[in-house]
Amino acid sequence: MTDGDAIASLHVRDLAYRYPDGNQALFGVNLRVERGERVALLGPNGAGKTTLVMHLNGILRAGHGSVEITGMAVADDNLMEIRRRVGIVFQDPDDQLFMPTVRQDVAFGPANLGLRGAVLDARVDEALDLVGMREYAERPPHHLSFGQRRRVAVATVLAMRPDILVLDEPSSNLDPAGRRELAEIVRSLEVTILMVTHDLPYALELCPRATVLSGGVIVADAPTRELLADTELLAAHRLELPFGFDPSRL
Ligand SMILES: Nc1ncnc2c1ncn2[C@@H]1O[C@H](COP(=O)(O)OP(=O)(O)OP(=O)(O)O)[C@@H](O)[C@H]1O
Repeated sequence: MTDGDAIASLHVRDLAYRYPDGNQALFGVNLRVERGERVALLGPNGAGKTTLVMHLNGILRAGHGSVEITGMAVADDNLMEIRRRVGIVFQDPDDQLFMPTVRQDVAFGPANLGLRGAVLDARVDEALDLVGMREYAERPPHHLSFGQRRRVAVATVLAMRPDILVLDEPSSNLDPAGRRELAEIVRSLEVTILMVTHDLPYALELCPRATVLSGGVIVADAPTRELLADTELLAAHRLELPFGFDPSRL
């Protein structure tokens, strides 16, 4: 097999989508992400980022075009496997944590896949180790800090051993230490990552490649450093580096 034939983690082709109320959110999105890549998905409010993400695990179904996850097209008869392959960490960890203990929350997905006993325990420990939360396994999630809950939410998804991890605004509401800790975790993971964010420095820090979705189409796809140095592009799509950000860091 040559490189060109390698199976992409994510392959979106010509994806268009119109909400039932007639509002068209995506107008032919093309995006290919290779295994192990970390890609930032940037774009202004209302650009279609959430709509695109909701197609990756079949919450929304392509009006036109297709989505493939490691070679498998998202379709009605494989949604369980697609949802194992695509782990989405939503912005609010409380959307994902609902069991009495951290361990039970992280075990929930793999138990649904049929894992039991020592195999399940090992899977949970592995996921908690990846996010540095093993010592909190028996604690109720609602007793943890926001940053710790976000790490547990990441663990619930990693416990499924996904092919692609989608992080929706991972740095939101984190203090500087929490931000740095999560960045270290993300960098240590070997999984393919698609990171939806308005936090351009965080994208720069974690994702070598960035794409800009605007008005329902991908308008840029380049090394993050180059993309963020394009002031015209940023201005045209309402993307702003923080005040005082030192451009020589680009
Ligand atoms: N359920 C819905 N019904 C109709 N239109 C919707 C619905 N959800 C989103 N939209 C519209 O689709 C477009 C894309 O929205 P989407 O939420 O995907 O953008 P986004 O890039 O995630 O924005 P943000 O950065 O604000 O989260 C917007 O015009 C939005 O108003």
